Amino acid sequence: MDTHTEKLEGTPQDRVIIFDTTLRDGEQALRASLSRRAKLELAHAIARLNVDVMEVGFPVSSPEDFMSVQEIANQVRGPRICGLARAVENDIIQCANALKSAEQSRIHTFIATSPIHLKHKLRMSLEQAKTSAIGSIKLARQYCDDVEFSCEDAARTPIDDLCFMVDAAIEAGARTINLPDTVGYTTPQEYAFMIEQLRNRVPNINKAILSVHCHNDLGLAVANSMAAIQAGARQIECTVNGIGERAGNCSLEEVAMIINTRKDLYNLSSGIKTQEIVRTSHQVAQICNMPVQANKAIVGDNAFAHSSGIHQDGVLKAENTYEIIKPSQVGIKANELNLTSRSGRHVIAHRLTTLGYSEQEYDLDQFYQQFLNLADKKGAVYDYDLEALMYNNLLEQADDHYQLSFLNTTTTTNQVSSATVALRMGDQSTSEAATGNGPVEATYKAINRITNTPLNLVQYQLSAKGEGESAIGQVDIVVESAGQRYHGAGLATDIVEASAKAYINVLNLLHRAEQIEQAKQQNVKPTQTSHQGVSHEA
Ligand SMILES: CC(=O)SCCNC(=O)CCNC(=O)[C@H](O)C(C)(C)COP(=O)(O)OP(=O)(O)OC[C@H]1O[C@@H](n2cnc3c(N)ncnc32)[C@H](O)[C@@H]1OP(=O)(O)O
Ligand SMILES: CC(C)C(=O)C(=O)O
Repeated sequence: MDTHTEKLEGTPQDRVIIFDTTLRDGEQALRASLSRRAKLELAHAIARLNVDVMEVGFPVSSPEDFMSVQEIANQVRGPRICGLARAVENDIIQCANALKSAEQSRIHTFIATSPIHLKHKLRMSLEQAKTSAIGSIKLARQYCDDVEFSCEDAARTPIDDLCFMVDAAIEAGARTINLPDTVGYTTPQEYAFMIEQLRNRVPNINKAILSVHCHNDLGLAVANSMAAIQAGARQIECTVNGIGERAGNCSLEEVAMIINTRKDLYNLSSGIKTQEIVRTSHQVAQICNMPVQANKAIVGDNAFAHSSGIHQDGVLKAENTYEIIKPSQVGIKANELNLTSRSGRHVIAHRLTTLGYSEQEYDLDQFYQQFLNLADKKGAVYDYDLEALMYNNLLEQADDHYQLSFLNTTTTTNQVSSATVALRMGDQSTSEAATGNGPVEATYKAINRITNTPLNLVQYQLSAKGEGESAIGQVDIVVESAGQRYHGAGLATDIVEASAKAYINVLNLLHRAEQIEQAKQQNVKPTQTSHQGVSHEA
């Protein structure tokens, strides 16, 4: 017996063996099979997770897969390397050959035992399947001490038939007996009962480790696996991100974190380095071209994101109010607090503090209303949106002479655009309409009519802050007046509004310059006004 088998056989009752089959069951379900290079890269990543056993291919299936298993066996150290083989002589010999250079190897052979599979697929009796299984296990044992045998479709096999097969397989030399729910049909209670029955009825059952391999057709793969573990199974076959045939396999990260998080309930452990989970998940998703749904447990983009005000307030006060796992446990730096119109004041104040604003710089209730208006318009609000709101607040201080109170533009293909603008100037409000070659020109003309101060626009630049549809528009303009250049900026979700704000920003700078000039002539100190973020070029 080699040391690893001793280790597995001597595994304390509270240790669950993690058997990863991402590169076999997971890979066989991909729309495009993986290259050797890709499999090797993933094998290294999965080894870093510290799985106990790694099933990396089906060597007889193609020359490339044979070489891939061979390469992984040759190069990847840590986990035991396993290959799959039908209960067919050549499959087992090919598998043994591919695994030759592994430091620790396992041959996994299988045959179906359910009436449906025996009758329709294999076209053999249970007795014939048993004979094949015994022959294959014995042959595999000639090459490798560590042989696993699976009763394919065990969950749909009558319990008497299963006991009959398992007893024979252990007698033939299988060290691990796997009882797959091949079609994801069983339920936790049924599956646990099956394990209990085998443990009670098969005389030599203690000579093997019982293993489970669940598919997710009814979304029960993880629940079934954990129920079987509670009933005494000690190996879970699983895949990273739960990839695998049809709806996938039991997800490795979920069982690892259940074992880790619910020690109080299961009193079990695994060797998984949980901090590697998210990194490995990303690699698998990318290399397998199989993205992970955002709300997937443990590894989905949303798994550590809090989006509603009550939850955000809770986690800001104490993370465990809404988090059962620390992000760092799975390799994520921090949780995320997404800002939407479902967010509340606490998270806004917290985010503004993080961005460097002190509470004295804004009125929270007022800022929150502005935030809600923006959030209702945009859906998602980002840090740069909060900064833009702050920035606009500074630009629109009460002592700004000109303030935009209304803007309406219409644009029709092949026709001039029109704009109606209302500006507040102190206590007065004036509106004007104008047409132009585009909505921005029409807006600027309307503003000129109100202020009677036509500006010489020398530069206009529009840029997007943020990405995609939720980006916010920033307009930067340079205007010349009396030989001086003024820079104005405006930010808004609507780019015409951003353009208007940039223009008004310059008008206010000019107005301010006039005030300063007058004050100088009268030798009076002007009131202080802050124009952060706006440069005034001479
Ligand atoms: C539940 C699972 O996930 S099992 C693993 C499934 N994975 C794969 O199938 C991926 C790799 N498979 C392959 O590359 C190919 O299917 C091969 C090389 C295994 C076989 O290819 P082929 O010889 O062309 O046969 P094909 O795949 O069409 O049919 C499967 C044959 O294997 C037989 N078979 C299926 N399972 C077993 C088994 N465990 N033991 C013995 N024979 C089996 C079937 O009855 C069928 O035999 P038949 O040709 O006498 O009817
Ligand atoms: C070969 C076995 C373990 C299998 O993949 C299944 O039954 O799903």
